[in-house]
Amino acid sequence: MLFTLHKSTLLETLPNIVITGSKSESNRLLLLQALYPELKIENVSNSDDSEVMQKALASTSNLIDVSHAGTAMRFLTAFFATQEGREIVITGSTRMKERPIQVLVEALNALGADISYLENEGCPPLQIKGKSLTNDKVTLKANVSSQYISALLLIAPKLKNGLELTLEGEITSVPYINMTLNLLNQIGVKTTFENNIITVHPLEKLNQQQQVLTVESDWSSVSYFYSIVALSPVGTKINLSYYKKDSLQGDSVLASIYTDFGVITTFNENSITLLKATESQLRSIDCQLQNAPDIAQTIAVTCFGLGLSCHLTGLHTLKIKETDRLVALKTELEKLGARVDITNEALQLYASAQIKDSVSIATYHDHRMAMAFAPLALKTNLHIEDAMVVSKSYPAFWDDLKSIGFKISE
Ligand SMILES: O=C(O)C1=C[C@@H](OP(=O)(O)O)[C@@H](O)[C@H](O)C1
Ligand SMILES: C=C(OP(=O)(O)O)C(=O)O
Repeated sequence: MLFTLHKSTLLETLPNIVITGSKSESNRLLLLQALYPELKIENVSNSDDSEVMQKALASTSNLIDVSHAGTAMRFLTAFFATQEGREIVITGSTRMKERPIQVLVEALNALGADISYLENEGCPPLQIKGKSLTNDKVTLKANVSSQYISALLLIAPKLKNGLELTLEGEITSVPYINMTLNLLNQIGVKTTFENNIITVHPLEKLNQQQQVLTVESDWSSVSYFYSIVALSPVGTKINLSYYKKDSLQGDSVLASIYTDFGVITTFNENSITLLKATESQLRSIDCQLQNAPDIAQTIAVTCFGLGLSCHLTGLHTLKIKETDRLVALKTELEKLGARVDITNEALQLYASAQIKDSVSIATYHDHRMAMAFAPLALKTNLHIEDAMVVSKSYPAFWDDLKSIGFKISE
């Protein structure tokens, strides 16, 4: 579905926006709940990716389709590898069949799993024959995707002797690994992470009869509101729930990054207030995003909308996400009149004073392409192709934008 975003200004008084739970926290906790059914989860994400996860864990079918959900593919591969006596095929969208999973499959097979490729070597679909995993030590590459590491950590406390993971190479997306370890700790699992070695101790049952964990709202989703506030006049203020200062989500680094754009974050009891306090004092932004790859698109588009240049680095994982996000960003920003250079791990945007009117932005089955470009409607008219792609992480995105004054028609 093509959405037309008419050039808009925000309402004078903005409603509080409640954003759904983090899909990263939700998908970890859903997997842990399958292993420890006493666990209760509050504020679970209503994203497609978390629904896929819930359905797959409840399914008795021998064919599991995770569609576009990367975390579900990786976490469920580890989960089904440990389900003795169960044989399944796990598959996904056309793009999912191109997203590599070899590092995880090799690590699981080295631990004693029985996983094989059904189409292309190294990618889904996979055939998994569930077994009891007998080994407890494995080494794997840590520079491709942290999701492989989180997948292994999540099943680790149910392995007889726990797990010792040795990570090779530069570790990417570290906050996501720490999030996994923190959630394990919260349910009573003992872990250590020193240098490049992670250990997880076994835990048969939760200590308390019942444990309730509450998912914080999604920080990647709030990035689009940081961009909206950055592109709005000084004095613009918006409140978003439910957020806390000591977040497990690495994308909470937004609060610090957006000070460069004049946006100040105030942490309230369980919400944040974003205020455009000043115009950006900088002409150019430099950001290393190895620990927060999902906000790269948002930051690049904010810079373009403000006529700033930016140099974003640490982006080597962007090529294997929902689409090759570096190529997609370059192509779509250039349609709007930008000049962009990309390498395998970096993006350079050159400052440009003008934004072309009524351009149609392609989204490449990538929710973040649609959501990152939408704030530009504060500067120009634009079209967003396949706009419902946002439901992968944030189904209420367009309704929330309408509620603050965006004029959107189908
Ligand atoms: O573990 C997670 O929940 C995620 C880890 C990151 O992936 P990589 O480790 O592949 O960069 C991130 O981009 C993704 O959206 C969610
Ligand atoms: C990369 C993402 O998700 P996944 O890898 O889980 O598909 C994302 O949400 O930006």
